[in-house]
Amino acid sequence: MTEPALRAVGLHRRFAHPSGDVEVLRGLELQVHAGELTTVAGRSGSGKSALLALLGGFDSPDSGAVYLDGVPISEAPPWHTCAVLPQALGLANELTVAENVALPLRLRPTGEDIGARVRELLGALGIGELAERYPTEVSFGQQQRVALARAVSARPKVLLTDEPTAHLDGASIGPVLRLLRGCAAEGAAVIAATHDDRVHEIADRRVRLLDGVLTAALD
Ligand SMILES: Nc1ncnc2c1ncn2[C@@H]1O[C@H](COP(=O)(O)OP(=O)(O)OP(=O)(O)O)[C@@H](O)[C@H]1O
Repeated sequence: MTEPALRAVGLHRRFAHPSGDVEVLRGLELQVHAGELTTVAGRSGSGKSALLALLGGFDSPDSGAVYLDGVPISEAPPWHTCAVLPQALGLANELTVAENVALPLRLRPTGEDIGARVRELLGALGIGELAERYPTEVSFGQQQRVALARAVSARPKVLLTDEPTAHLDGASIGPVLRLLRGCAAEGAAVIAATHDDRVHEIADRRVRLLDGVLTAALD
């Protein structure tokens, strides 16, 4: 068996709070292989976002470790190979839609034409006509697609998405699902934390976060 693109071993994460500590992850294990799309279900507050923050290296576990291609991310932060679509989106409001999507490619060029890649992604997501607007000039559902285009533009090896369809209507979801599947088809390890059955339906593997560990999702 090949080394998983992403491996989490024994992850523990507790948040201290005056109103009472929250033990969110309790020895969580996860393996995701290149080319695989895994969805993470779980009730609100179960720890899906906390898990993605650890997998992306934006937070550190109290114990346990995350490995990217076998290398602990604590030793080699995965900024060049791992991309995140956070729930809060985090678009740069001073940049246009196109400039936001181009940003990862300017920071880590892939050798391909940046303008062409940006047009390809915005077109695939049905928001090509918004390229020159600023994030504050488009709807939240459109912002979500811009943030997804930005996450995938530099072809990350690992793509972590938090509720990638949360603000989309029925017509907008199809292109997003196709893009997530397309990233996996290109060899990325893709993880989507979601409440949306339409995302679970296109997954290679579905897991559920329950009581701080992952279990096989009940289909
Ligand atoms: N910085 C923090 N300090 C204290 N508690 C926190 C912190 N961050 C998250 N939590 C708590 O940890 C738990 C998990 O939160 P998390 O955002 O990961 O849940 P989630 O599964 O992503 O929820 P949702 O589906 O609503 O997005 C929640 O009980 C939350 O209140």
